[in-house]
Amino acid sequence: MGVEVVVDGLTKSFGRQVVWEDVSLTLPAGEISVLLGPSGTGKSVFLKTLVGLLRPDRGHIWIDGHDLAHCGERKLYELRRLFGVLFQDGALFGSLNLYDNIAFPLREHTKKTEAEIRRIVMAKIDLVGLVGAEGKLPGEISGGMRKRAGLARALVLDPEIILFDEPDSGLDPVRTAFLNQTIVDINADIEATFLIVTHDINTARTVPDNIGLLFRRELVMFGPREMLLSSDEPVVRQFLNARRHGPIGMSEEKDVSELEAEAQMGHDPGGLPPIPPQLMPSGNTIRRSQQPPGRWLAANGVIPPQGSFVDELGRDWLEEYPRLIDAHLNGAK
Ligand SMILES: Nc1ncnc2c1ncn2[C@@H]1O[C@H](COP(=O)(O)OP(=O)(O)OP(=O)(O)O)[C@@H](O)[C@H]1O
Repeated sequence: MGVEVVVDGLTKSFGRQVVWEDVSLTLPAGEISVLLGPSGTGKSVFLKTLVGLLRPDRGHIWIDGHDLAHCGERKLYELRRLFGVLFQDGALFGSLNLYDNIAFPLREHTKKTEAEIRRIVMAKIDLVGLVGAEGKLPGEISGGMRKRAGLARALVLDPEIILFDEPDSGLDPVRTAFLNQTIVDINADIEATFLIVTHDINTARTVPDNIGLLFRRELVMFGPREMLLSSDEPVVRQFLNARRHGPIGMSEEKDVSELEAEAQMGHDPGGLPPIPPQLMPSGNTIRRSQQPPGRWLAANGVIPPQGSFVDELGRDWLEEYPRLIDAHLNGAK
């Protein structure tokens, strides 16, 4: 069931430009984590460093007892095999149809027969909902379908860790909702460790088990979804609620005079909106790594805003979730 990734004191710079420093976090095995941050804060650089495409200046990336940040080329190659990466544009080869794109890593990295490859590729095509489109070229399909094809390709080597670089970029809200559901369903199915970089606040609020936020060259916070959605920390609160008021400005960072002016005007940052229920896998199932709604809040004595955990159908997941667990336990007897 997925592997844990422990990032410890990671720092990355390009020449004299420090992208981020002293980043420490743990991606728990099998859980879904989201990484947020204003443009240019180094989220893509973080993903590339995790997968070993970039080497950090300092710090460690512990996976299965090995430090990916400092191991030799051979070990790095082995550790990379644990990863699947969904790049922003799907990174498909334009001249290959979807089937051959998805089969590519299997043909490159394994000695499987074409019959075995066919079985795996078609299973992944089915998983991402692209059955019937396998003969199409990337240029003939929509952006959403390209992302799905990229996701199928990221899955073919059965990765333990999947990194998603803005899976929702360029997608309309409906396609984003469908893709988010696919991501949650795949996590429930393969139980790998997921890290998603996104700018989509709805995705960040509803999909993950954990959220992290990069700002001003550091990781401001990383922890359970409920912790960040109920946080008073100004940057976290501003970003997760998509507000103008707060430390982040037009040019990413407000200067001191702007912040002082805001403070003098006594702007109220506004109350917290209700915490939405977490997106559930399809078919009334529960992900193995999922926590019941309200658990972090209750354990930390935080009372959620009124209307929290109620979905668009009016179901209150504080009541619905235990019912679902009961149904599963009874079903399992
Ligand atoms: N190979 C590189 N060489 C030099 N500088 C780089 C390199 N890759 C990224 N950078 C710089 O690192 C910083 C962070 O870039 P990155 O693309 O990771 O940001 P981001 O948070 O993913 O942004 P966005 O949300 O807009 O995608 C930027 O200033 C970028 O110019």
